[in-house]
Amino acid sequence: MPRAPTQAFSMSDFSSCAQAIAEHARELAARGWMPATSGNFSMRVDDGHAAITISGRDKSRLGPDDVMLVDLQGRPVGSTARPSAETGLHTQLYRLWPQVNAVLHTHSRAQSVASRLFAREGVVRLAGWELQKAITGFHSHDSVLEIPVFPNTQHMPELESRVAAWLDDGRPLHAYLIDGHGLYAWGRDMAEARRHLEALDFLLGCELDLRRLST
Ligand SMILES: CSCCC(=O)C(=O)COP(=O)(O)O
Ligand SMILES: [Zn+2]
Repeated sequence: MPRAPTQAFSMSDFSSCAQAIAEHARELAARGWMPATSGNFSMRVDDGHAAITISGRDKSRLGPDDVMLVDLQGRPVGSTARPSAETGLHTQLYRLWPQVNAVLHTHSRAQSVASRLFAREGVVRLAGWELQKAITGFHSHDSVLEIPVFPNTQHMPELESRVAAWLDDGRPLHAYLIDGHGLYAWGRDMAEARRHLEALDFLLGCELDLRRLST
């Protein structure tokens, strides 16, 4: 039996989130950032719910029917489908920050390679790039933007603990990489989340190019 909503939600809000998720997923999959069903997208529907991609769906053909509702503990609401295996990482961000309304996770080549290259240091330090200004709160190339790289695991609570520990250390968190896996970025709305994701993918690609050119 699908879990019935314990709290009312607007079907039309869910539908517009599902539509937006599907459109953005197809666009980014067309760039090769979500190969072989990888990646997952979500949007906050209201204070208690998020719309998130169903696990294992082909993101290059994603439609609104490939998106389902969960509560902010990641439990399915009104559906027997299985939400993304990484749902816990999305709902953690919604619980942490009320201003976060969209979370995007992709597996581009630059993200995957950079995650491996910087895993030992545990962080990518971006400095001197004009495009850092695409990240909300950054107003100059003359700043340092730290993107942590967390070890990969199939156990989402472990990753959630890594995120919590980073924040407990008082370090700002704008996005994160998972080693050998991909990138998580988010924003106040889909446009901001996508700008963050695109900027970071570009900057990670530049860092990789610099290393290739300096060997
Ligand atoms: C075949 S991709 C491996 C799982 C993954 O990392 C991912 O992003 C997709 O998982 P989901 O359950 O959201 O389809
Ligand atoms: Zn993934």
